[in-house]
Amino acid sequence: MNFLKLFEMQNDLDSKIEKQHGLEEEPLLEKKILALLVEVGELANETRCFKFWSLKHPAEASVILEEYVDGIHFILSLGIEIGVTDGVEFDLAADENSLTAHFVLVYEKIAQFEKSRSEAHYLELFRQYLLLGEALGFSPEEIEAAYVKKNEVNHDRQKQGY
Ligand SMILES: O=c1ccn([C@H]2C[C@H](O)[C@@H](COP(=O)(O)O)O2)c(=O)[nH]1
Repeated sequence: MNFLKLFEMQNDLDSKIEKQHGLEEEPLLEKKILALLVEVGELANETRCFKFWSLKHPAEASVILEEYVDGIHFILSLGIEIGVTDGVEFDLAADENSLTAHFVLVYEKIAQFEKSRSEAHYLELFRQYLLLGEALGFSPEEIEAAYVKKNEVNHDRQKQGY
């Protein structure tokens, strides 16, 4: 994944959103953390991985991927908030955790990052979210392409006064 390119695209989008809504001087980190927590919940809901009481099938892979890359947006955006915009590289070894365990770990990492706001915890969060993507069956190429597509949708939404 070309993280440098993704951070640049996210920075362009965030700058446009902040300008459009007159928020250039506003602290937005806490809201972005809540936005990420919400996105992870929406993603979990689409997978239905934890709904042991239901027989309904998960959403289509394309729907799950779009939800997943909403989270990538907010993670990149959080990186920009704390000054991490480059030099991100991950060595991901697939693990045996269940999908549900992956989600719980992502929530844990978000909570740790929220407390410390440190670069080290940020990178742990990003890594855990990429492991979740792998557990969902998405390749880095698929994730990058879906991110680029959704980033464009987000630009269009701003143009249309979303
Ligand atoms: O500062 C922001 C605010 C929002 N988004 C993007 C991330 C998600 O792709 C999308 C979430 O929008 P909703 O569909 O949840 O409204 O907006 C950003 O990239 N940066």
